[in-house]
Amino acid sequence: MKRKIAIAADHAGFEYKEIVKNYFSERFDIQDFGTFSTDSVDYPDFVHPAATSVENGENELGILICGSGNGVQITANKHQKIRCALCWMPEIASLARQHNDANMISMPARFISKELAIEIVEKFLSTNFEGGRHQTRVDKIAVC
Ligand SMILES: O=C(CO)[C@H](O)[C@H](O)COP(=O)(O)O
Repeated sequence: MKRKIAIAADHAGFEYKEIVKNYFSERFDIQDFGTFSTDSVDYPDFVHPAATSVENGENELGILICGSGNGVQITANKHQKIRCALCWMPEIASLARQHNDANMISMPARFISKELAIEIVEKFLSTNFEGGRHQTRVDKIAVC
């Protein structure tokens, strides 16, 4: 059974979304929440449904892409059960899983190469949460 992954992007991230989706779709069951072209759109329209699918367990993890990575990350982190980490290098993606138990990552398509985006996602999808002292900290993140 393939692990289920959500992916979403705005127009700035569309091309990277397609590349990431195509690269990983043999190994993972990837649900694409859009956008589906380079036409200008508003990223929350695509991020909220993707984040909801991770929150409710429909997807295990999620990948978000916009120009800077910030807008999609800020949006996703409005969801109580989402921990979305902005990743611009593979080591940050590993740490996002190991230390933060991140269940979503965001990437800045306008500032990283396509090859780097693939490497970042590879680390995100293949690294486990370490628990222990990090679990204590993650437990303290929620405010209500
Ligand atoms: O990075 C982003 C949000 O954080 C967006 O991709 C960016 O703001 C889109 O800009 P524009 O409408 O000028 O293409």
